[in-house]
Amino acid sequence: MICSSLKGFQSTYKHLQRFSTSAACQSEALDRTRNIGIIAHIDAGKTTTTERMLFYSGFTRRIGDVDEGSTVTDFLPAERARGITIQSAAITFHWPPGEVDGKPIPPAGQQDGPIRRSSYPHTINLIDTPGHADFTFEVMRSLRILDGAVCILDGVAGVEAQTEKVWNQASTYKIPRVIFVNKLDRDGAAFGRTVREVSSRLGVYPAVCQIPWFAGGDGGFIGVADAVHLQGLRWKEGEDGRTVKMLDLQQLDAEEPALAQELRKARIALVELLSEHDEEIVEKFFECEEDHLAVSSADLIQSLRRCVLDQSSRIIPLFAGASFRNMGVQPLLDSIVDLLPSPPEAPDPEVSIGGVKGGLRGLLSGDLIVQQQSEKAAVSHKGKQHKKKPASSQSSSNDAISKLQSCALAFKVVNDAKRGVLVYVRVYSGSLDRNSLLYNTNLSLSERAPRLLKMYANDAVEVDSIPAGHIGVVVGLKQTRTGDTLVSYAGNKATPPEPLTSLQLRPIAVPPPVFFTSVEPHSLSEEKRMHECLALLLREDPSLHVNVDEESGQTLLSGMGELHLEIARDRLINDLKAKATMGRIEIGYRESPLGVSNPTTKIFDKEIAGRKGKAGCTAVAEQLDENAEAPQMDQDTLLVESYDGNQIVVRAPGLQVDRSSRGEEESSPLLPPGMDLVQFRTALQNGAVAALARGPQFTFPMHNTRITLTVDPATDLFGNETSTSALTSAARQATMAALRDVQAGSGTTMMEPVMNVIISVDEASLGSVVHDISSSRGGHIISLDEEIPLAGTDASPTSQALEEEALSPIDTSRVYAPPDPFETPSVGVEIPASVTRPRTITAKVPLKEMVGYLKHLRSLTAGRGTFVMSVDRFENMSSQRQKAVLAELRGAF
Ligand SMILES: Nc1nc2c(ncn2[C@@H]2O[C@H](COP(=O)(O)OP(=O)(O)OP(=O)(O)O)[C@@H](O)[C@H]2O)c(=O)[nH]1
Repeated sequence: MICSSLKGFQSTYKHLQRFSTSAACQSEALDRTRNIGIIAHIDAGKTTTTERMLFYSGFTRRIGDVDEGSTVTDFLPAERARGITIQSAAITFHWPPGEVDGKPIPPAGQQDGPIRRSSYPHTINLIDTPGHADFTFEVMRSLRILDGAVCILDGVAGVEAQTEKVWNQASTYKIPRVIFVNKLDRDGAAFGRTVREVSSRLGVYPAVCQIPWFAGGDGGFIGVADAVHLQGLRWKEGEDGRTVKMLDLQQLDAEEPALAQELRKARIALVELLSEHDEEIVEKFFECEEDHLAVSSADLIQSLRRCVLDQSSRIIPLFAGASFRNMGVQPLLDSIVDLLPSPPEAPDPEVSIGGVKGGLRGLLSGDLIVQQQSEKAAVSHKGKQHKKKPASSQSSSNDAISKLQSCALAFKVVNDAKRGVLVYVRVYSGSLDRNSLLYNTNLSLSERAPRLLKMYANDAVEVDSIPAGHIGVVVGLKQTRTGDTLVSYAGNKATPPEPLTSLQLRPIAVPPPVFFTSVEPHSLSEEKRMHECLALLLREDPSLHVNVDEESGQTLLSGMGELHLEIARDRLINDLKAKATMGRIEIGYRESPLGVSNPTTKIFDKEIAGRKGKAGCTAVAEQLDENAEAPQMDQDTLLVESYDGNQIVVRAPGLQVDRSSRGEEESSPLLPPGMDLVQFRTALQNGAVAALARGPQFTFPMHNTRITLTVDPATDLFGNETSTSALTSAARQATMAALRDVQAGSGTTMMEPVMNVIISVDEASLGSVVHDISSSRGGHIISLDEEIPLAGTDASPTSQALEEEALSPIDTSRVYAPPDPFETPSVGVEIPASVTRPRTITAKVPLKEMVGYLKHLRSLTAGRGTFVMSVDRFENMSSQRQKAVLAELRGAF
């Protein structure tokens, strides 16, 4: 017998392409769409499982093999070489195979009836998320566009540190999930233990829908027993897995009685678990005269679905398999369609607009009230926004929101050798149409969308529009970066009406870079091309930063981890073919003032590009007190901006700003001709930012520094001669002088990145690991066995969701898990749980001491320990430590 989902298996890749003509694409019903991602610890089998999904859906003709480097999803050469997934590729396929439009759709409202969702084709948009700790930010960026996720666990390793981290990240967006326990064919696979770990470490109730089928109870892994359908599924070893033998409970009783018995237990546990959280299944249970085995599979699937969509139940369906052996993947695909939400069923995506946060649906329905920004809230962002007018009426805000035609999130920018720069978007409302004007609310600029595509890994189909809930690609955007929000709006104004200009979909904080390296072009003529390539890299990944050191002329590239920069190097040199060399990867220290400078004034007076430029500026540099309140915006203060851990304040007393006009049009009669207030502010701010990139004593970028720039219109502005570049130069010189002044006076200190580290070890190694962290590495142990959510720098929008997750602990003794055949010795001696009990150490450790830590941890823990870390903060270094680090750095050259 063939698995029901595979009956229609005939589709070929070509066939799907033909299906995806633009008209067909647009009519794909939203309720038959799943935007999902796969999350996992590195090497748990994401790529292998994805490849099997593509094969069974008819998308590929042969099974790609990760180890051979021929997979569809990991398509960048750098990924192939490393065998890990570093770029999120969005792939669209159909499950079960077939034309989504070709089959009759069950009438509305009947989807929950007897017809199983997985019995008719659905469109699955699969986003492959990266698994390495260095790519936390990238993980968050991909996660936030998902409506559901599959979490893959390695059945041997169980729940790993990275799994917990990604799991928590998914929790911040309340993403409904199912779990797939993979690699059950491997020696040492322990399904039962993994199930228990799911409850103890992830804090959820595992709804065990399948249990593994080991031949004869303790032989090889040959299939799964399904507690929902009460049947055994057996795959033939060595085949491609398309043929599945299905055995009902009676057949299973005859063939594998012990498994059949365990399956009954699993079914009882499943019904019991669901009954604790879902009233409707209780009713069905009573209708079946309290016979757990008599509850229909359709009722169970509906109950599971309700629980998955209602996150408060904390129920996570759990499946079993070995994707490398082609086992268990089709039922997993069925579960994606059956249990994970369609876009309208997914949690309302968070937006921020006009200083208010809430859900997008609430915003569109008028439930989320957006006030126009008040004077006090006028602390600017990236120097683009500024002091706003006194609150305007609520109705103008509503009018503006009613003009919103569509909004979309650019979740990935990829440079494609054939097609140019591709911007992957997830559309959240309305429909993104070809040729529409898109306003980028992060960059405050508009771009047209000349071409739209639907992507099939390395292949694409042109479409006229991408409707809400769907994922597609915009080709031809010149500026948009990964993570930017794009909106289209009614009317033909150059910018959308406020507050739409500030609409951000699922905003995330960019963590500070903690490693850097120099990038040198091979020759002067290569420099331009190198900078173009770097600009592209930054569009792809805004967590990379590029900085040109004005004094040495060196280009510095900084990022979040060593691997992060190594991948950037690969992209730059091997993929983008920039003729450049990268230096050593080093820790990004910072410099910070220990006091306050005298006011230092500089008048810049020089020809710039053949034009006389003259401007003046006074700067004060001081230590920024994190706890002190930001300066108030007043008549003379034009800007208070936080930037990379520093704060820039721009003041211009006596500028006579005319605040009668609206927003961006603020002006002053005293400004140089042709210059508006935005240009004035931005020019000064740019000067300070450039100077802050290099500290006066140690040459590391400044941190915890407040620069106050003051321009006196009477003495610092010189009419036509004061260009924006002259203002920038004056601000830069004044800031540099102020930094030198503070160094000469109170002095400056070096700061180093300190990491929030979470280490997982077993009881036996706990002592040595704790000792090593606290004595040899200068770390502080924060807690044992208490998961402290990683700080805001973990790219999490807020730790609130994690706090919410920290609900009552799960009573693991009540969690059903089948016994593991290879777990306990046959002599019946139970290994005390305490010896193998996983322990979690949370500590703060200087990043320098964590370089190469994995190897050391492995040696301390017989290879079992794992850890994850994220930047906590920059901390002042003692002079002794400063000396030691400087000596080491100098020695390196
Ligand atoms: N024995 C066995 N090996 C597997 C299974 N699934 C994956 N593997 C192997 O595990 C290794 C990692 O698999 P991948 O699919 O690359 O894992 P991944 O999670 O995509 O890894 P990254 O892309 O690096 O995050 C490869 O060598 C696979 O062949 C399985 O079911 N059984």
